[in-house]
Amino acid sequence: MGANHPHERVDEGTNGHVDKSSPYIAFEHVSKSFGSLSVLDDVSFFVLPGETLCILGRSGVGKSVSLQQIMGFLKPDSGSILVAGENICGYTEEQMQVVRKKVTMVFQNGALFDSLSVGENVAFPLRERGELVEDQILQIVNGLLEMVGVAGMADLLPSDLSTGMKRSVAIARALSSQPQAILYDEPTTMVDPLMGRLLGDLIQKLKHQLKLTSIVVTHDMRFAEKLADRVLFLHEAKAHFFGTMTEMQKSQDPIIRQFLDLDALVLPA
Ligand SMILES: Nc1ncnc2c1ncn2[C@@H]1O[C@H](COP(=O)(O)OP(=O)(O)OP(=O)(O)O)[C@@H](O)[C@H]1O
Repeated sequence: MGANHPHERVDEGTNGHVDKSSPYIAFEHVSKSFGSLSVLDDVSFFVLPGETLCILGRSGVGKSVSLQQIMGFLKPDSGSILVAGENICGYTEEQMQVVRKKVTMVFQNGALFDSLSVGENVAFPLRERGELVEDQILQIVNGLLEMVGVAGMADLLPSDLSTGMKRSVAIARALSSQPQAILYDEPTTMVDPLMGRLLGDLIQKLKHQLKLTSIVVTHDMRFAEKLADRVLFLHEAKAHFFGTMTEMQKSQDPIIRQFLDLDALVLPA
């Protein structure tokens, strides 16, 4: 079952709107190895603007490596990667910093600054921009904390928060840089089912209210069912499946069936 290929690049118009019919992020025949370990072999997929792609697959199949290549932290050995409509292969660190203002990543551990309060963490990208006065910053920070469900926690330190709350704050901080797309690495790992649901609701809300393009790496099928417009299933270094969740659920491919059936055993309906 091969992956579809993206058609054209995303062209940003003069008014900053993106072309909704062309991919916002795309892999075209991407391969990546570490020494003799082939992690991705000729992988292609795409995400349209405003859509959510869930990347599924067993541990170690290259889900995080895919996200890291989108962010430019790792480079593919071959193939090309389109981010925000630009082919980023060959981009310098300086060029990637511009791309990372449009596409940001929320790490599993939140990657918050431990010595800064929650509010200061969220304010950090706003202060870096240097365009806003303190009152405006405070207003935006409080609005974002409310949006992600941790209102009133601005003065706490990250160590005072649960894992799920830290992730919500990391999402608020990502939003404060006004990205067009967010990449989430395993957002429901190590949080309880209720927090997992809240994070899912939040990602959904950001998609609908802010029209954000998202890629969500997850093991959690329930989570993917709720969020995914499209699914990429990685298996043995290949894009084993790329299509809609409904198509995946109907698939009779034995490897996909095994993945779905095992998940159903672990998480009974
Ligand atoms: N910088 C690196 N150097 C060497 N090997 C790496 C590097 N990053 C990842 N790998 C290897 O690439 C493989 C894929 O890793 P990746 O983190 O993408 O897996 P994953 O699908 O996200 O799995 P998990 O759900 O367990 O995080 C693993 O075998 C990992 O050890």
